Amino acid sequence: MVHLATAKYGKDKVRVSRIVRNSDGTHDFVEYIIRALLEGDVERAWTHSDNSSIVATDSIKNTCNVFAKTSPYVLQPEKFALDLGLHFVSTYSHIHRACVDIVQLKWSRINVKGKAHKHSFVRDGDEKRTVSVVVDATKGKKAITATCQGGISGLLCLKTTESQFENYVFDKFTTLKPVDDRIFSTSVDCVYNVPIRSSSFNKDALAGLRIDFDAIYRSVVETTLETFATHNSASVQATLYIMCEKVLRDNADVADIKYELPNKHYIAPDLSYIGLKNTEPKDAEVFTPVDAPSGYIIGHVTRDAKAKL
Ligand SMILES: O=c1[nH]c(=O)c2[nH]c(=O)[nH]c2[nH]1
Repeated sequence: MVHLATAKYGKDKVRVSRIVRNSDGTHDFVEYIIRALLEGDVERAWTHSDNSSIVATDSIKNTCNVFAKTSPYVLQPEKFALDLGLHFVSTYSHIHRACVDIVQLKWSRINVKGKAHKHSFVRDGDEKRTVSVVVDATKGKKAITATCQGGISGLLCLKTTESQFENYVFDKFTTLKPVDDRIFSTSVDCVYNVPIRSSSFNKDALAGLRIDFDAIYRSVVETTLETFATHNSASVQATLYIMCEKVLRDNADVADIKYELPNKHYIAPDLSYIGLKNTEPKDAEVFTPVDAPSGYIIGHVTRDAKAKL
């Protein structure tokens, strides 16, 4: 006997952007890539070729567009995702869980002679703001719960000094030389949980949610960059932990945070064959950026021992 262990479906890579025209003549603009997946009493589509319970993925895509037009939360991806998820589980009696992931592309207001322009924007960074929400009605439509995870993806940073790596395990496999001054470069991925403390989540609970997700995101980006720049790093591991500590200290609404930091190596090539000294630490000025392999350092810091990401 076999059985269908997981049945989940929806639309991925729904690209949507939205202008909000403000009464003062300024415009806001957001661009999202959405994945919206549904779960519920839908198994017969898999097991019996019966599509009668299936909200077409095309309709799910249409719903994303309609909500981009109508949701009052469209400029804040966390609340927008919660609004969308809530819609799916509230509208369809047989849909018990909605998972909505959003990747926000960066459009920052252009500064013209020191002044933020009213309606012009620039892609001034490849990093993405990420959101992952689950709206869960498996315990009934009057007992909906929600989880919300924010994050940063692909924030590329590099520093040219104040990074070391010494006093690690030396054995017969070790060829790495300890360094007290090296390049440290990483591409920051992090996710943090923002608990939605409602046991009957609905439109009113969403409207009453007093969590400033924009401020949290700005704080996490700022802490990440500031710590990266100013912490005299003994290792990627140590810098990562300091980032987590500060995010949790500064943001009461964040329950836990997890960073994944590649250590993107820069190797000083030997130029002695032509009489040039290019050896670490002090004489190394020319480096070969190495695509692969990279180190990969993960750390998850929680307020309590049991939190899960
Ligand atoms: O910051 C670092 N952490 C490591 O675990 C490690 N391992 C390594 O080879 N270089 C580094 N650098």
